[in-house]
Amino acid sequence: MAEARKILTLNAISARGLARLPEHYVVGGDLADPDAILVRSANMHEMEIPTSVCAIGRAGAGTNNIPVKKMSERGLPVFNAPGANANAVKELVIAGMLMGARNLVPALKFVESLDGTDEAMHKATEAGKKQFAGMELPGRTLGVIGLGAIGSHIAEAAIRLGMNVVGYDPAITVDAAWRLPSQVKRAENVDDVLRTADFVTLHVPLLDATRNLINAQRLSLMRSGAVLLNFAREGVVDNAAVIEALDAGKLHAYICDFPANALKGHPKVVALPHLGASTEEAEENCAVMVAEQLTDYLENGNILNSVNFPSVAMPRESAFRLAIANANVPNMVGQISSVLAAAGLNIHNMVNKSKGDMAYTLVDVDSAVAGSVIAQLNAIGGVLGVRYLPA
Ligand SMILES: NC(=O)C1=CN([C@@H]2O[C@H](COP(=O)(O)OP(=O)(O)OC[C@H]3O[C@@H](n4cnc5c(N)ncnc54)[C@H](O)[C@@H]3O)[C@@H](O)[C@H]2O)C=CC1
Ligand SMILES: O=C(O)CCC(=O)C(=O)O
Repeated sequence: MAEARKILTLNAISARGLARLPEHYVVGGDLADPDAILVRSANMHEMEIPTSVCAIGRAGAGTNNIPVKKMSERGLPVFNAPGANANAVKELVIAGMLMGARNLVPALKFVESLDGTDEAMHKATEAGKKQFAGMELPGRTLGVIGLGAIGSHIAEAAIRLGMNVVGYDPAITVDAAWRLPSQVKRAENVDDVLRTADFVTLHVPLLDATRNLINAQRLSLMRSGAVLLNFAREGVVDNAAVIEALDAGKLHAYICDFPANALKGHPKVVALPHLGASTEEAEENCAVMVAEQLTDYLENGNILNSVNFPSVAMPRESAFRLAIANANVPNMVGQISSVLAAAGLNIHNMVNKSKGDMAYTLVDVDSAVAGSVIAQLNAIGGVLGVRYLPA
């Protein structure tokens, strides 16, 4: 039987996803020397990641909770589940737009505050409801910043709701572009979106380039009475600047998925408890996707949907496989081949791909690989990790 790999879970991972791991794998929240880690939102930046770990699977989209750069230096892929929770987020954003447009949360708070007889309540209801009169979505403009898996789905849904949509994404993928209805207008930059939209929704990853993307200067460009929605990450928006814009009447409402003291109790803020991906379907989709990717990596060295490594897959045609993570520098394949040739190993099949600074090589050889050969491969400058995966 294949090796009993140990998978450390840092968050609750959907049981249906865990069921996609081979039966003999050991899975738990408290395991020594794990082979891999499965995580959702747990912050791994301060965590001592054991040297036994050779991969991390994020059952979700964003990987800003994982020290990806450090993992790359260790030759360790970080997987995620692109698109697997996009529908869940899309639905919550539509709900958020309706909450903002119809003032639902302040209206509910008003109702909660009513007391007295039914007759008194009815009277107060009819007298008070005018303060919560809202607007309808058809004909309004939605600005979508980040047209990836989530943003492109939202753009499509908004068009179906009769809205005009303007979107900005400097690096839209072909898949996302195919999903976009032809009616979606392309903006040249973030500022153009902000100037033209009644609702602005953010769907970018948290990166150095997107931190405080929405700040005081950008808020000043927005239409008066616009609604800002942030279901991306807290750091993409400057909360203090948002509060100022709400107090000045510039923004009508801020609907987000990230509670913070600065926002607490503000009558024009709706902060949900990071609920975007919290549906049975999304949790399951993410866990299934990432568990399958992790298993294929652990067993066969194949890589699909890694944020720091290229996608590399090779069918098994020999029982002896080497998976080598290396820096994307010249002559790696030449040096690897030389070590194998000197050891009398015949290369049956080989693939090498790169992504940014990282490269990855899968080599199937026709006979067993000795530990001394693996040590020689590991000693090549630029090689970050070597795994031997006999079938
Ligand atoms: N609230 C929640 O529970 C959830 C939040 N998220 C957050 O949403 C983010 C987006 O998720 P997906 O759409 O699945 O990711 P994705 O990777 O499919 O799309 C992100 C898009 O943002 C674009 N982008 C990057 N920098 C940009 C910039 N400066 N301006 C405009 N566009 C930019 C990229 O080109 C890409 O097309 C995640 O990184 C995560 O932080 C994701 C899922 C659930
Ligand atoms: O797992 C979660 O609930 C968080 C989802 C999320 O933020 C993401 O996928 O980026």
